[in-house]
Amino acid sequence: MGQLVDGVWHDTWYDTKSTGGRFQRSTTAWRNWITPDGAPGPTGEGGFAAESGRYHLYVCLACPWAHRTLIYRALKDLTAHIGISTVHPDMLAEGWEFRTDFPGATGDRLFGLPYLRDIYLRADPHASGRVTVPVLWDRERNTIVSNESAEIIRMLNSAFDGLTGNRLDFYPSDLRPRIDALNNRIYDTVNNGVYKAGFATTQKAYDEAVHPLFDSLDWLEEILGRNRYLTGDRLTEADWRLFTTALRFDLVYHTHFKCNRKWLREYPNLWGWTRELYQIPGVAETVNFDHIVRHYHYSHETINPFRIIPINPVIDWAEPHGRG
Ligand SMILES: N[C@@H](CCC(=O)N[C@@H](CS)C(=O)NCC(=O)O)C(=O)O
Repeated sequence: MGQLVDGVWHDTWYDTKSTGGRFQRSTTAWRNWITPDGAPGPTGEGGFAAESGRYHLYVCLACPWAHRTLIYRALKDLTAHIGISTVHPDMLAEGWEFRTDFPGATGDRLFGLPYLRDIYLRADPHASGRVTVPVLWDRERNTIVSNESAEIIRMLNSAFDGLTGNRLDFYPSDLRPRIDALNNRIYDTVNNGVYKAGFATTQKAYDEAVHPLFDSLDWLEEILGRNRYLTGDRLTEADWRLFTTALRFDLVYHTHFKCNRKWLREYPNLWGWTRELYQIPGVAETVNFDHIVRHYHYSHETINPFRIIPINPVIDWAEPHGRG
């Protein structure tokens, strides 16, 4: 794995030396928005109108950030309007690759390019920074609209409603302050918290991440003991953002990332809630456990140098969730 510097690929692992062993996620570079009429969104430039067949998502089926966008594409009836390409689960010296020698890895369906970085270079031959999934690509302007999953799901939540007639709203205006507050803590301590614990290279950095992570899981367990969903009786963006981390917890984060004070299945409310979301029609088709388990254990050589893929518990995701 590595990054682009002025259009040139450099194979470098995360630098934790300069940060006392702490993993720091870099900020996202491409921040435009698709809107119903192409008007500019909250950041970036305008000119990205919602149209059928114009946009394409590059995703990794293992990645929790990319997974959010796949869930929205499914639940907002966008599968016929936005195409997808899936990378190979192994992220090695060349970064994300479009190899197809793993079931479910489609290759680059638009251009047949070998690496995801080539998509970034097509948008900007001098691109610098990490080459991450998801990437939302505009086939008309031949550029990247956005590579920030938090913003891509906001676009998918409403920009195409006129086209699809699907009015499901996971970010309703009356709940926004509550959703934003939940997102802030969940992003820092859970979604990114598992990575901070897993990629830490000092005891201190690990301790700083793992305790807040489990404090947050205790807090979320308590909320889900009172409410069906995180904000109450309506399923919102806050739930979907937590879900993709929760789904991977016992298979990857518990052992591989040393987030092992408890298993997620020891939290009855969180566990039932995770299964309920998994069972919502359309969601299971966005989940590929083979990519999830393979990606983390095979790609992170510093954590798992022999690349042994663990056996893992058998989880019955279809088991009745008992939430109601
Ligand atoms: N802020 C980004 C983060 C995406 C991200 O970090 N994706 C990971 C995969 S799980 C990635 O592509 N990492 C490659 C790298 O860091 O070089 C988002 O949420 O869209």
